[in-house]
Amino acid sequence: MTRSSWSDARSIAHAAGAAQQSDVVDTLALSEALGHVLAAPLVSPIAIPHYASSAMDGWAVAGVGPWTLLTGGDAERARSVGLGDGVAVDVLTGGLIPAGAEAVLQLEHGVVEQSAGSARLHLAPSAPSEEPRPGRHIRPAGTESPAGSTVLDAGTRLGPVHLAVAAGAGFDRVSVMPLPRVRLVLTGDEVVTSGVPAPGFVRDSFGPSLPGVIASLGGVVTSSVRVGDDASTTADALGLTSAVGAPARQQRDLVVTTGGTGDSRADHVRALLRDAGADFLVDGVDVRPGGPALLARLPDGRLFVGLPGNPLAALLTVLTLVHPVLAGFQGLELPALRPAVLASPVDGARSGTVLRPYRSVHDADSPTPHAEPTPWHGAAMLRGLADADGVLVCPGSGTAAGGLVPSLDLPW
Ligand SMILES: Nc1nc2c(c(=O)[nH]1)N[C@H]1C(S)=C(S)[C@@H](COP(=O)(O)OP(=O)(O)OC[C@H]3O[C@@H](n4cnc5c(N)ncnc54)[C@H](O)[C@@H]3O)O[C@H]1N2
Ligand code: MOO
Repeated sequence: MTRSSWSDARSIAHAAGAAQQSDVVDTLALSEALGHVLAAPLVSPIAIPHYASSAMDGWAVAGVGPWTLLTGGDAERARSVGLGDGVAVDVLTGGLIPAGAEAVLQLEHGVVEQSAGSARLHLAPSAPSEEPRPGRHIRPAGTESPAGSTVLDAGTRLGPVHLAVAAGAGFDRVSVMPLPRVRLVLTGDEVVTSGVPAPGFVRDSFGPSLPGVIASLGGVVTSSVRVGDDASTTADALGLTSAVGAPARQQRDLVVTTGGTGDSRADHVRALLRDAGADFLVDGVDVRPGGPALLARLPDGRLFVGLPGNPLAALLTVLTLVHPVLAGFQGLELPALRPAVLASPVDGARSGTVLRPYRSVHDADSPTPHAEPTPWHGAAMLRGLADADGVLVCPGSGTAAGGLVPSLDLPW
């Protein structure tokens, strides 16, 4: 096994995913599109807003006051043909500004005087003297974007506000990348799924966490199976044997296993893949935790990631290998690193890279937050990651307090 550096492992995983990027797109209703990645830029056919509207409840006015306030049929006619000088009609927030209107006088600043079947609108005594300035409380059409402008870029992962932007531009459906599909195979004789485990047994960390983690990366877990430490059932679960009806393979399929990446009599993942003729793209990573992780292409073309059994090692390996593969499948960039300043030192380790969950801390002497590495960084410990703001990517030689290191945001 020749380990890849952490950064090579990420790049290899991203390139492998990108090479199998889906060449079909789905067209989905907005109500189904949350979490999908836009396959093409969304170009608005209309200006946004698409008509000049009032920002206040009040009166649209033309010329200087006092104004003749039109009501009923006269007001309707003026709204469609336009306002003459010295005329006003009432308007609601968001309402169409009639042609000829120069400003909106808000309700609080006007007084209506009724006399002999006609109405006059005056400035209220309390109104600021400059009211109504030209253009006051009018939102012109196209102030946010002109017609024909790109309101969402290709590659945007659609969050709730993006869906509102698409709706505002008049879209009912959008073209998105199909969701990457993930098959989970969770290994281990000692893993139990309910209750307090007896000594020698452990509660499963991955069944409750990985579907949500995969969803946060834009993927969907299409199947999840548990197998004991048995080579032939593991091979069946991985679809490496003809005994199991092969599910339809797609470019964007990823198989993820947990545990069994070591060399003990209970670990079968590497040997099964080797015997099946899989192409090992990453065979171990020079990182702690997560050293035994692997990435391979199965003989049927599906990509495969083997996560180590230790829970923290496994979830950090999601960041190292699974996130880059799924980003590549969806045509997205490799997740960016950003610099963080350490609040406390991170010790060196016998590996090129040390991954360490951290929390952001604000201290009175510094304008920028510092990263406090979690004390719960054993490969089986999850409470540090559960409360983390991100993960530090430290050199294996160790880093002193105040040192600058790259960091990854958590996708979940
Ligand atoms: N002789 C060596 N032993 C180990 C080495 C090594 O280099 N030489 N590496 C260690 C490292 S680092 C890791 S990480 C683990 C990798 O182990 P495996 O991927 O083979 O995983 P398992 O042996 O199946 O399990 C390891 C550990 O994780 C627990 N586990 C497994 N599944 C779950 C689950 N679903 N939920 C919670 N915990 C789980 C399992 O009980 C073990 O405690 O190997 C080291 N050993
Ligand atoms: O690298 Mo193991 O993955 O430390 O626990």
